[in-house]
Amino acid sequence: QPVAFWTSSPSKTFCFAFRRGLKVAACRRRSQRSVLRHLSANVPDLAYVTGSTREPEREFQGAQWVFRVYLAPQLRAALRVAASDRKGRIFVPGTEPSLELLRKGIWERFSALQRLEGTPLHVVLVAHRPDSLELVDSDALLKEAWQAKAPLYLRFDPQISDSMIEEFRQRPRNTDGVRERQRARMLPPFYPAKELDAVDEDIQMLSFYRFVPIAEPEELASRLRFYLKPLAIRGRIYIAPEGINAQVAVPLRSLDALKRLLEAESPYLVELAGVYLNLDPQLLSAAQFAAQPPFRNLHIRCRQKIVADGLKEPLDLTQAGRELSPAEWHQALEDPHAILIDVRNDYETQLGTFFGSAEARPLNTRTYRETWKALEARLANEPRDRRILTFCTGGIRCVKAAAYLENRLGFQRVERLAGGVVSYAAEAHRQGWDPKFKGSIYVFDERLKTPVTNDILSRCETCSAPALDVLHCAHVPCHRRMIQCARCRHRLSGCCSPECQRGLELALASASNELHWYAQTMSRTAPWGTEAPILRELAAETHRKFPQAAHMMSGPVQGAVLHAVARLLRAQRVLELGTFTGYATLCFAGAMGPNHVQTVVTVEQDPNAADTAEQFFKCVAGQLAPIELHRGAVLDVLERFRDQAVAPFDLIYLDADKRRYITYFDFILDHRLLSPNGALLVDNVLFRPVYGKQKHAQMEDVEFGEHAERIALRSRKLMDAVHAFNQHVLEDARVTQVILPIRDGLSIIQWR
Ligand SMILES: C[S@@+](CC[C@H](N)C(=O)[O-])C[C@H]1O[C@@H](n2cnc3c(N)ncnc32)[C@H](O)[C@@H]1O
Repeated sequence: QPVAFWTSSPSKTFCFAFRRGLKVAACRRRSQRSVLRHLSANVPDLAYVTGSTREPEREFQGAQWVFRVYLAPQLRAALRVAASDRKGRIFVPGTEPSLELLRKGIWERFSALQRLEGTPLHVVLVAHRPDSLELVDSDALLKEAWQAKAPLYLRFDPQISDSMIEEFRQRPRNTDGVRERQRARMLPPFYPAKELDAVDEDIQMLSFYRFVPIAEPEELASRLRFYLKPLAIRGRIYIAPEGINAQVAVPLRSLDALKRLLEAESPYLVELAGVYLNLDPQLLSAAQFAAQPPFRNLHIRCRQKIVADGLKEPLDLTQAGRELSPAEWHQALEDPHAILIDVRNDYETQLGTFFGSAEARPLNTRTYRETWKALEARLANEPRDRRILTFCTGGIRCVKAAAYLENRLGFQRVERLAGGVVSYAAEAHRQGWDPKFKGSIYVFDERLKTPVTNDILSRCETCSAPALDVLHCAHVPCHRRMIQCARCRHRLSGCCSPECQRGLELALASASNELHWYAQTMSRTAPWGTEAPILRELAAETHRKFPQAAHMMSGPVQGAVLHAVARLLRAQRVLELGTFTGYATLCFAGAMGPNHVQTVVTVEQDPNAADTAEQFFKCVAGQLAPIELHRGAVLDVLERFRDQAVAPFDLIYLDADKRRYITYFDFILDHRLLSPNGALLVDNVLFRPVYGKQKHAQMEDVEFGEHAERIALRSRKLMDAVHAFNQHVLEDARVTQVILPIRDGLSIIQWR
C-alpha cells in the first residue's frame, strides 16, 4: 500500500522509502505545511521521516499521534539494545490514539523486541508523569498520557510491582541530562554518589583473570560495561568461552567499589566473585596518567580465547602446576636444582628478568603460540621429576604453560609464580626485599614498561648501546617490537631499519588527503553534480553494513573518473568485475544515453554485498542504464560469456581479487572480450599497505601484535601481486597501458 513521506532530507526519505518499497512524496521546505495538510487529509496511512528540528506533535496534531517511547534499562540490557537505540518516536495514524496501533508501531520501531518470544503484549507500557505512574491499558489512558506529554516506558513485567513504582519515583524528574539518567540505572548501593572523572585523581593499574566456562561471553560483556563504566574504569577486557582476562586503570575513588563488586559473595558479577586483583606496586598520579594514559577507553571484547595459544586441543587447566606466593617464589629461586622458565617473549625477557641460583632457561619466543615447541626443546632431556619454576607478567600465560608441562609433557613438579612478576614486584616493594627481578617489566598497555629496579639489561637493537625504550617500528606494515636508543630512534624516524624509514616516508607522502578532497569538491559529474544523493546513500549504507570493507568502494573522485571515461569512450556495453555494493556500477550506469552506456554487466561473488547492490540497483531501475548483476566467481562468469559468445565490451573495469589479475587479463584478451576500441580499466595497481596510527600489542596474548604482523604480510603479498600484474601488462605486446596515480592507482589498458 503506498504511503506518502515527507522529509527535509530527500536522500534520507528516498533511501528509507525504497527499502520498504514505498512511494515517495517529497516537498520543499517552504511548502511543507500545505503539503502536510494535503497529505494528512488525503492519505490514509500517513507516516514520515523528518530531519527537521521542529516538534512533530505541532505539525501533525489531528492527523496522527506521536509518542515518545523509552526502553527501560533492564529491558535494554536483556535485549542487548545499544544506548543510542533506547528511545524512539512512534507515529500512530488516526483521529483517536489506538493502543493496538501503538503496540504495532513499537514492535516495528524497536526491532530488538522482535527477538522476544510472542508479542509485545509481554511488554507493558507505563506512563511516567511528574506525580504518578500508571499502567497504560486503554485508549483513553493513552490519550491522556499523550496530552500530558508523558513519556512511556516499556517494561517486561506483566504487572506493575510496588518496587517498580518506587524505582520510577526515584528517577530524576524530567531528565537532567544524560549523566543523571545513566546514574538512575540500577547501580549497586556502594557506588560513589557522583560519577567520577578519572583524570583528576590517582590511578591504580591492575589486572585480573580467571579461567572459567562462560556460556554467553556477550552477555557478560554487557553486564561488565554496565557496572564498570560509571566507575570511570578504562582498559581492555577480553572475554571468551574459556574465561576472562582484564587489564584496567582504576581511579582510586572507584577502587573500593570495584573490590566490592568482585568480592567473594558479590551477587553482581558472579562469574568473577572472589577473583584475585593483581595490583601494580605503584599508583600513577593524575599528571602521569594525563601525560601518558595507559588506556584511553574501556574496551570489552569477546574473543575465541583469552590467551591465544594456537593449540588445537584444549588443555586441562585443572592440572596446571602449583601456585607459589611471591614469598615462596623468592625462596624457590635459590634452589640450584630447579629450572627457571621465563614463559614471556624475547623482548620482555630482554628488559628484565629473575636472577637466582635456579638455572634460567628463557623461552625467547616471539609470540605465545611458539611456547609449546620451545618448551619441548628446552626440556627435552630433563627427568620428569625435575623441579620446574615458571613465571610470566601477570600469571595467566603460566597457567597454560604449566598445564602443558603436566598434561602433555608429563612433568610432575611444576610450580608457577602467582600473579606473575607484577605481584612479585608489589610484594618486594611492600616487604622491602632486594628484588631478585632486575630491570623493567614489559606491560601490555601504552606505557610498554614499568621499572622494578634501575638496572638496564637491554641493548639498542640498532647500535647495541644500553637502552630501555621499547617501541614498535613506526612503519606500520612492519610494526616490529624493538628496543631502541633515542639516538637511533631519531635517526631512523622511529623505524627499525633504513628500508622501513623509506617505506614510512613514501606512505606519508601519499597520504596527502587534501588534494584528494580538493579534487572531489571541484569535480562535477553530469547529471549529478559532485556526488549523487543515491551514491551518498549507498556509501552510508555500505559503511553501516560493511564497516571493515567500506574502503573498497570506489568513492566520489574515482567514481567520477569512471563515469567520465565511459562517456569519453562512448562505451555502450560496460563490464565490471567486482561489484561490491555497486558504487562504480551506478557511476557507469549514470553515463547512459543514446550513444552512451546501454548496459552495465557486473559480477560479484559475495552474496551480502550483492544483496545490497541489488537493492540499490532496483531503486534506480528505469532512471539509469539497465544493470545486469551476475552472482558468482569472475572466472565462471567470464567462461560463460565466452561459451555464449556474448558481444565484446567497450569498457571493462577490473576490480576483483588482485592476486588473479593476470589470469583475468589474459582471459579477457585471449577471448577478445574487450572490443577493438575499448579500454580495460584496472583498479589498485599502485596498491600499498594501509598506514594507520601506530598501535601497540595490548594484552598478554599479544593478539594485536600478531594481527598486525598478519596484516602486514598479506599487504606485502598483495603489493607483490599488483606489481607482477603491472609488469605482465607492460610485457604484453598486444596492449598499451597508462597508470594514473589516483587513489590506489588506475590503469587504462587498450589494444595497440
Ligand atoms: C574492491 S571491491 C569492488 C569495489 C567496487 N567495484 C566499487 O567500485 O565499489 C572487490 C569486490 O570483488 C569481489 N570479488 C573478489 N574476488 C572475486 C571473484 N573471484 N569473483 C567475484 N567477485 C569477487 C569482492 O567480494 C569485493 O566485493
